[in-house]
Amino acid sequence: MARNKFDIDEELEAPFQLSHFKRLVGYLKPYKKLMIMTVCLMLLASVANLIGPYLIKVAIDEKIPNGDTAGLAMLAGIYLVAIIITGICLKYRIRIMSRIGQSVIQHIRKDLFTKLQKLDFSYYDSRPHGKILVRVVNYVNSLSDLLSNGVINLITDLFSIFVIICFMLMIDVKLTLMAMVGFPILALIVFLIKNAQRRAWQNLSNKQSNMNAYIHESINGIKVTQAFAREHENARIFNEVSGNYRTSWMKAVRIQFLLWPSIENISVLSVSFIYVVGISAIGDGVTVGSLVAFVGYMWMFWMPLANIGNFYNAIINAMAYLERIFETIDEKPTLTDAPNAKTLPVINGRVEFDNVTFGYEREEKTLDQIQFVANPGDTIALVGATGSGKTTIVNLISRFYDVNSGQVKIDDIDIKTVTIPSLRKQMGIMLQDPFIFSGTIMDNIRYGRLDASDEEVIAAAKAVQAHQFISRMEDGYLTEVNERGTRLSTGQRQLISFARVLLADPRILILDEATSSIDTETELALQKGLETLLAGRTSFIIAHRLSTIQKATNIFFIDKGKIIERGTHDELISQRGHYWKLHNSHKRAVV
Ligand SMILES: Nc1ncnc2c1ncn2[C@@H]1O[C@H](COP(=O)(O)OP(=O)(O)OP(=O)(O)O)[C@@H](O)[C@H]1O
Repeated sequence: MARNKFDIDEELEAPFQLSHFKRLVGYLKPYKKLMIMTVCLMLLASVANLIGPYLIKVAIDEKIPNGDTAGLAMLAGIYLVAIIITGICLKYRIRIMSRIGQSVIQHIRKDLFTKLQKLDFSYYDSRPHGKILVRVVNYVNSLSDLLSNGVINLITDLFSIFVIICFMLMIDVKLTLMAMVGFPILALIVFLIKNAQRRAWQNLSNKQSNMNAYIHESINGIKVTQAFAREHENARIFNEVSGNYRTSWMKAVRIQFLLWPSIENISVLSVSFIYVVGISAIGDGVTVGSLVAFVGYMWMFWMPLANIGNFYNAIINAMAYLERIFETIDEKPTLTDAPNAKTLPVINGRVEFDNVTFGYEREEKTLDQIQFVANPGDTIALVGATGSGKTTIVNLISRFYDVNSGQVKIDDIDIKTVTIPSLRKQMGIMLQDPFIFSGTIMDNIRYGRLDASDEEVIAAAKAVQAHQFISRMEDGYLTEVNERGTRLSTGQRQLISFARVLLADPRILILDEATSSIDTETELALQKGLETLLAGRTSFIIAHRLSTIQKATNIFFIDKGKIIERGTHDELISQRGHYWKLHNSHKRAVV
């Protein structure tokens, strides 16, 4: 599994993928009618806007020489109406397109978030979470402009160019052909900078992602940073990471701004050229009015072309982000239901590991030929040195990872043959640092079973001895806690998660006990709460408390991914082996 961190750029796909753009346009499909309406508005606006120079030509060549003031006033009136129409059309276009753009962004975000909820642990293990966050927030945001304006502008700009050329042809065919000399030069410039531009934007998206990953990591680790007074060092690293972002931004923008001056210069040169040619041809079929109108159209001709150039920039920019967004949406979870997976029926809770071998990296053996059976209602305590493989065993029971070889069976059914939700719904999993979500304590307990009534929530809290401390809080069960439950003690967070699991009423319970020392009162409450929780369930406890271990049906002593001792507390004590040593050291620590 390739791992990424904040100072490592993610790999990029090499070629420019038109399919990504088509897929983005696919998101616009539900808004086809609104888009057509906007295009019509824009077409109307561009015709109204383009009529101006033609009216000037008529005024200079016909109305002014003839002293036709009524005619001039009429032309001015038409011009005014054209300007008003343009204004109204633009107003509605902005409104409609912003709505469409934001709806599409919401849709893409939903797709991303839905996928992220399904991806398995190995996906999250292999990259910094900040790099995932940046895709959902920043990358999707950066599509906003392209979606709200880009596509519609492209259509209307192409239309404007077409209408402008028609007007120019109506005025003078020869001048029109001459006016186009700058066009191939522009096409050549666009072609030459295309690749450099794409690479620059991809590089920028990487640096943005790295910066986000570092910020995310730093906020998560802020307590450790401050405890070790590492603020200066972190600021130095951040400076470096954000400096890289700035450098790549400057490079991307430098390349992007090659296009604008090129368009400006080519347009100025073309207009000068037409002035020279046009003035020498006055009287020879070219009138002053038609030359003024023609040059007016020439300025207008380069404007939509510059817009198309900008649109092209925006697409190249968005491509770098689309690559990442679609890559995430298309990410295949490594853990999926088998094609013919069945729903796991209501279980009794027999758990069997049949010769299970597993490694986080395929070639490693984190667990080596693990073999055991836990009968319904058994409490299995897992003990052993840190890193020996205890958490890994319990992760396999819930199928957070797939075994390399062997089978994990529940009630004699291989868990690979059943659907993942039907398996996990029958398990209660409590981590060492139980996660508390932002919201009330009531919400947090109800996370175990969303349809539980308030009374059921309170009953669960009472059963695990959590009621006392909750009722002492300012708003009782309605007290708001923040994300991660930072205003609660470790013991209180454990009690809340006991209640959460009890409410879910799983047949199999997986529990990573907290090691932190807690006061005797909370310890007693936890002990009682735990007893209520364990009653009648098959439980796997990564145990640190002597009291929990002693009451277990079976204790597995894990060492380097193998079960090297197993038995009840008394049996293992009498063996005078590893467990006996561990028990003695625990006792000494407690005394
Ligand atoms: N997500 C992971 N990716 C790669 N290796 C991992 C991952 N999680 C754990 N490991 C490795 O697998 C081995 C077993 O880890 P495990 O978490 O099961 O140990 P443990 O016995 O539960 O330790 P502790 O008591 O410290 O929690 C360790 O060497 C650890 O470094």
